[in-house]
Amino acid sequence: MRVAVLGAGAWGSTFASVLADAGNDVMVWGRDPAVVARIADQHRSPAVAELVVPDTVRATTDPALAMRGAELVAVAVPAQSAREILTPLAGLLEPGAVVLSLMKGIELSTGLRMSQVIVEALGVPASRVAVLSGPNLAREIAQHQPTATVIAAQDEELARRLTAVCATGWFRPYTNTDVIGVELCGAVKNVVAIGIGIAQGRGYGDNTTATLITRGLAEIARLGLALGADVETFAGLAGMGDLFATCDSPLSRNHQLGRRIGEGMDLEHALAATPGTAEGVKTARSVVELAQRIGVDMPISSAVSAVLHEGQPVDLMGELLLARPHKADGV
Ligand SMILES: NC(=O)C1=CN([C@@H]2O[C@H](COP(=O)(O)OP(=O)(O)OC[C@H]3O[C@@H](n4cnc5c(N)ncnc54)[C@H](O)[C@@H]3O)[C@@H](O)[C@H]2O)C=CC1
Ligand SMILES: O=C(CO)COP(=O)(O)O
Repeated sequence: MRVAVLGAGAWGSTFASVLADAGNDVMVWGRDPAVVARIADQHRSPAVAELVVPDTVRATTDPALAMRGAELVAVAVPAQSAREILTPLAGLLEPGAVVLSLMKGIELSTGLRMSQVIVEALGVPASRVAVLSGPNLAREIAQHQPTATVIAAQDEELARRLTAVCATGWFRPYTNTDVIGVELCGAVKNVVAIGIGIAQGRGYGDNTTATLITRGLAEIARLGLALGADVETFAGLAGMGDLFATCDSPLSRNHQLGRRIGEGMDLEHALAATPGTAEGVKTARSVVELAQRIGVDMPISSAVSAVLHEGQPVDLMGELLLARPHKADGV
């Protein structure tokens, strides 16, 4: 299949390589000519040192060239820039092309998931938009470590077709029709990963980490169920799987950033010290706004947002979480 990958960062370059290894004709679009040249000419990615980009992958700074003839367009740009990047590209989408979101975030100001932003920005019907999310740290996939993921689409047949497009000997996609649940899991786990980073940077150990992972999953499920997601999604690869992979991993940019905050760095310096996009910083705000709007309690996300954006001290995070009224275990 002819595929365009929009975004030449860590995930765009790595997923483009998976697609090429799976036998597709892949062209990456990136805005930075030096990054594009490194991918196209030297077959390496500045964002992922371990990645060897297959020779067949082409790269360009011209979005029209990347999208010409593309039956599939995979989008891997920062979530908060997606609308601005995609809107001018709407006219370049081939009739009938499918769009696959690789992004994990919720848009500030609208509270929309990335597949919804894609529908609005590219003018493509929701039935032709799919999402991919799961425990997918780019550096491990670049090393061909065995990894599974989830491809979700309203139409199960479309999800099934896309699994065939990106399956390799080390990358195994599963299908799901719960687009809402899969996207919310990917977006909110970044906020939980920051919370765990903060806790670990503050010096807390495994009990705190396990508490935040488990209660983090509970609040993701609470939000998801209120928005129409399927409860089973949260125990799957996109839910529990991605929380496990990311929240406690030194490879996660969100975890790294949280740890720096927990160690006493301010947000500006933590952002500067963390390479690439830590989506959870902005998602913390958008998810809290969304949850407040629909009346869902999200104490971990709220505490992370208060520490990041309202100047609350790191120690207040523990206090905010533990001072809540006692309640039953579960969602
Ligand atoms: N890195 C990873 O392991 C994974 C990342 N993701 C998600 O994929 C998305 C992209 O993440 P990464 O590739 O890791 O981020 P990154 O920061 O490595 O790359 C983002 C790319 O977008 C480009 N970009 C930023 N603003 C732009 C603009 N206005 N116009 C054109 N290009 C622009 C940057 O130059 C960069 O090449 C995020 O939503 C992330 O959560 C999902 C799974 C795994
Ligand atoms: O989403 C990811 C792995 O599934 C990547 O996590 P970070 O964006 O925190 O690096």
